[in-house]
Amino acid sequence: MTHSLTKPKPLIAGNWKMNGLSASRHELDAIIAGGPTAAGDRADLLICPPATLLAGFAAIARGSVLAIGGQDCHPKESGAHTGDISAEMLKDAGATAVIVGHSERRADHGETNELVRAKAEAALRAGLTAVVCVGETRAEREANLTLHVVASQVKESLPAGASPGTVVIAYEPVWAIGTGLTPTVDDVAEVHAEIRGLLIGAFGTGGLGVRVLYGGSVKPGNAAELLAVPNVDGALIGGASLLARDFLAIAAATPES
Ligand SMILES: O=C[C@H](O)COP(=O)(O)O
Repeated sequence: MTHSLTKPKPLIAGNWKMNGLSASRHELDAIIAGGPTAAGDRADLLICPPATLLAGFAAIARGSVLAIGGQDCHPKESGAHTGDISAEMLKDAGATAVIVGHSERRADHGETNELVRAKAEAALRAGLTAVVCVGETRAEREANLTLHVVASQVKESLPAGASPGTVVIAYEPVWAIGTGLTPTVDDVAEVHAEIRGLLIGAFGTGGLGVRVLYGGSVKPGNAAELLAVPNVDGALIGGASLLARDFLAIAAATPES
């Protein structure tokens, strides 16, 4: 995946979560076939399938416009951690990126900012791009804690040793995930501006080149509006990424930079 030192090239990323069987390959094939027309040079494309499909998908996607990523990794390189997968294993299977700190993992598996940061550092150690997820709950938004919560998550989850091209932040309001609800464009702009400020604090002007994705009920019908918000450098898409038609329609909505 490429980016400039100033405004980054948008990234349209799909998180398939716990969805997809080997028969889902036809959606992957359709994304690979339609990606160049849909995204052109305007966006990079990434699909993060379940671990069972990752190596096969990576082999199919090799040499295409589509990159393949993992949905989680363990902080350690190897060892006695039954059921876990290391960043090095993802890399070996053909991944180029990994999502860490998704709110579903924070909620379902009690993942803290400290653990998310360790996972992001493992991603960098293995040579993967770390897609670090942050976002407030509905209760936090209603208590006007959104910027405070997101700032804490960014500061505490950012991996040490990151450079602007090796980390991506995904802002995903928890209440917007899978609900059909989205924040207003003004609300998205406010949070993304806050994140951009933190990234400039961490990386200097290099912080302008870190991709900050919006995620949460992104669909073909709202993608153009969300992707046009200042400091939104792409999207992390759940449900709509399962259908090639919808994923490609979102990619096609990426504005010219
Ligand atoms: O990782 C993706 C997000 O959780 C968004 O999911 P969604 O597009 O189904 O709301």
